[in-house]
This record gives sequence, C-alpha cells and structure tokens, in this order.
Amino acid sequence: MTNDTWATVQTKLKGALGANNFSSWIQPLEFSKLNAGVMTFHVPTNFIGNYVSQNFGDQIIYHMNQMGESVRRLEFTVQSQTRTVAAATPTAAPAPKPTSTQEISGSPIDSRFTFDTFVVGKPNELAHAAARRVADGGPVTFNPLFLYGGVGLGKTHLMHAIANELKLRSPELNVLYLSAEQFMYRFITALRERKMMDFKQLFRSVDVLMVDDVQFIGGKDSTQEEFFHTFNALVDGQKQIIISADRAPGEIKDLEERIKSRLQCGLVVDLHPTDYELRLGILQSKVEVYAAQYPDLAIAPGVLEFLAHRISTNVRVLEGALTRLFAFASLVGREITLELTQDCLSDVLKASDRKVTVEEIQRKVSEHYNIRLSDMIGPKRVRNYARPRQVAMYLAKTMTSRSLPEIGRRFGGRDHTTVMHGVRRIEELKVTDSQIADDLELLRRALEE
Ligand SMILES: Nc1ncnc2c1ncn2[C@@H]1O[C@H](COP(=O)(O)OP(=O)(O)OP(=O)(O)O)[C@@H](O)[C@H]1O
Repeated sequence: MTNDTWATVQTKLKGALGANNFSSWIQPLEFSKLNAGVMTFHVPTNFIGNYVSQNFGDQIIYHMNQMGESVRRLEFTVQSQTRTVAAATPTAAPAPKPTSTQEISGSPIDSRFTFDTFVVGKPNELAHAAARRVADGGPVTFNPLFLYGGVGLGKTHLMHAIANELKLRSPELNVLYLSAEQFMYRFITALRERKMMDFKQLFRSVDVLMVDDVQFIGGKDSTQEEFFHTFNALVDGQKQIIISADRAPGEIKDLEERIKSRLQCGLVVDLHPTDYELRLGILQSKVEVYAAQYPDLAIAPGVLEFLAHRISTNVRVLEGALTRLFAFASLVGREITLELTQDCLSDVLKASDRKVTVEEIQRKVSEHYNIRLSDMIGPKRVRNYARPRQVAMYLAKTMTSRSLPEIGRRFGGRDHTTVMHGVRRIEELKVTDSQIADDLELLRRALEE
C-alpha cells in the first residue's frame, strides 16, 4: 500500500470524526508500514496510541479494508522525541536535554512557602496530605494532582512547598513551576521565534511540572492543544504533574473536554474556604514570625480572635491586615489592642463585612414564616403574606445598601412608598410586639452567619 491510501482514509476519517477529533487524534499518527495485516503507526505518545486504538481503531480498520487493503490489527509505536520533533520542524537542530533545575527556568520558588509554614485545618487537610504525598517522591501514584479553591486559600503555597521539599530531598530532579499564563507566553514566543522544538524538548524533559492557575488557558485554543500534548507526554513518561486552578476541572470555562477529562484522571482535591479555627491558627503562626521582628510589641488578648472572626475572606487579606497592624503599632509605639486594631484596619473590616443580598433576605424570611417565596413577593395582601413581606423589606433596607425603589423592584415591582410604609410599620412593631422583635433578631443573626 502507499501513503496515498492512508491519505484517502484520513480524509474519510476527518469527515466521519469531525475536525476536532481529527486534528487531536488522527493527524498526529504517522503511518509507518503495513505488514501481514498489521498496520503500524508512529505516535508522539503512548496515550495517543491507546486512545486512538480504543476509540477509532475499528473505523481505521474499516476504511482501510474498504480501500482494498487487508488490515486486521493496528500497532502504535512511540517515536523517539528527536524524531517526532524533527519531523515537525525539519530544519531545526535538536536542543540538548537540560540537566539541572537551573537550566530549566520557570518562576522562582518562594523559600518561605514550605510545609512547615503551612497551617493545616479541616478545610485544607486533604489538599495538604496529597501535596505531602507528592513531595515525598517515590512512584507516581496520582497524576496529575489537581488542587483547586478560591482566591488566597493556599494553592500556590502548597505547590511551592512541594517544590521546596523536592529540591531538598532530590536535588537532581528537574522541577519546573510556572503559571499557565507563562506557559502560554513561552509557547507563543517559541512559535514566533521558530523554536518549537526547544519548547517541546524543554517541557518534555522535566521530572515534575507544576502549572499554576490553569483556568487561564480556557478559550486559548492553540495553547490548550500544546498543553494537552505536553501533558500526555509527561504522563506517559511517568513524570509528576501538579496543577492548580480556581475551580474544578469540569467547571473551567472554554476548556476542551479532552483536557478536562485528562485533568480529572489523577487526584482532584479542593481547598475549602477557611473556618474560624484555621484562620486563628494561621494568625498565631504569623504572629510568632512578627514577634521575632518586633520584640518590643505586645498584642492584647482577644485581638487575634477578633481578626479571625471578622476577616473571613481569604488568607492573603488576613496576612495583609496583620502586617499593617504590626507596622502601625511599631510606628506609634503602642500595644496592639482591640481599639488600635479597629482604628488601623477600619477599611479592611468594613470591606469584609458580609454582604447580604435582598434575595437571600427574601429566601430566609419566607422559610422562617413558612410561606412560599412567590407569595411573599407576589400581589396578595392577606396578613399572612403582608407581614413577612414587610419584615423582609425592613431587613433589606437595614442590612443592604439598596435604595427604596430598588427594593420595591425586587418585591414584584412595588412602589417605593409601599416599601417605606412597610419599613415604618416594622419599626413601630419592633417596639410594641415582642414576637416581631424576636423574629427580627433571629433572622438578622441567620443572615449574618
Ligand atoms: N494554610 C495556610 N497556612 C499558612 N499560610 C497560608 C495558608 N493558606 C494560605 N496562606 C498564605 O496566604 C497567602 C495566599 O496564599 P496563596 O498565594 O497560596 O493562595 P492561592 O490559593 O494560590 O491564591 P490565588 O488564587 O490568588 O493564586 C500566602 O502568603 C500563603 O502563604
């Protein structure tokens, strides 16, 4: 048979499988030979070979036989890296394989981000345990390790901690840490400077690859494609990959399905929002560091508890608050008291006040009075609905920054004077009706939680 036969079959497969599948899976196959019913291809990675065999094998055999060839079985052999790349860019010379961490430069690793300085609590214990396991080295058990969670919850800290630990235990390993954005820029630069071979070789020669904030490649098609191939090559080579993102793989916007499914293949763990105990633990550990820096400063009892209670957004904000507090207290030469804390951090404290929405208020109030949300918002004027409606309006006015007309709009398009009347009525009842006063107190607390 000739290469032309394979080319014709490729065209048929493109029509049958679609352009995306074709470019991801069929195009990378390099026909090698057909011998005694066995058709052999060179493939860039084992993964591609396995995938094609499982998903498209029958179709390839079918079309080949339609063309008059006799194919019983497919075989895939992984090309040596030099060959793969040389085939893609015939004029470029193979780049030497980097041999040490210094030669592969990613982003610098922060030596302060270690396991020792990472405070473990319920919300992050699983992520911490998984990171520790990877840092302990040994055979790759889950690949990739995918860490995700909200802003400032310690993903980058854990990745750096792994890198720091690996550097200590196995200095010979090539550990590459970079953000997904840097990955993209390197890829674009390599394309522009016609250095794709160097790029591929660099990324395929690492022992541990860490990519931070991978959600960034969502919607960037060529970068995703390259990331996918890098990923597969490393997994095939039993190299550890560690990925972080702000959300689970399945929820990353505009990320190709095949990448989502690859990212889910290993261990996916999330860092939950911090709880009070974890925040307090983090503050205590940071204070120890500051105590060495500012030996003359005292911190009054209750301050850390107050901060852990009031700043619940993320650890970065918590750290920033503490830094500011110590700097301020050392400038004025005073003990860090609750009063000084409130003065110094008034903006941070205000910003992290929990924002309650009118919708949340409506939901909580309707649950509390056991009525349907639609009845509370709707036009019915019977007292069973009207009183809870007024309570919700009152809470919306006092707990949110919405104006009366805005609140009216959220209550089925009512006029602002109706809202004003409702708010006034509850203000009066609060004083005369203890049941209403209790209801308000209960609801307010539930909404502030
Ligand atoms: N459990 C923890 N113990 C100690 N420090 C922590 C902990 N969690 C977070 N931090 C600190 O909080 C700061 C923010 O953490 P980090 O940069 O790792 O967050 P991230 O999850 O990567 O956030 P982003 O999504 O913004 O990249 C860092 O200074 C980090 O050291």
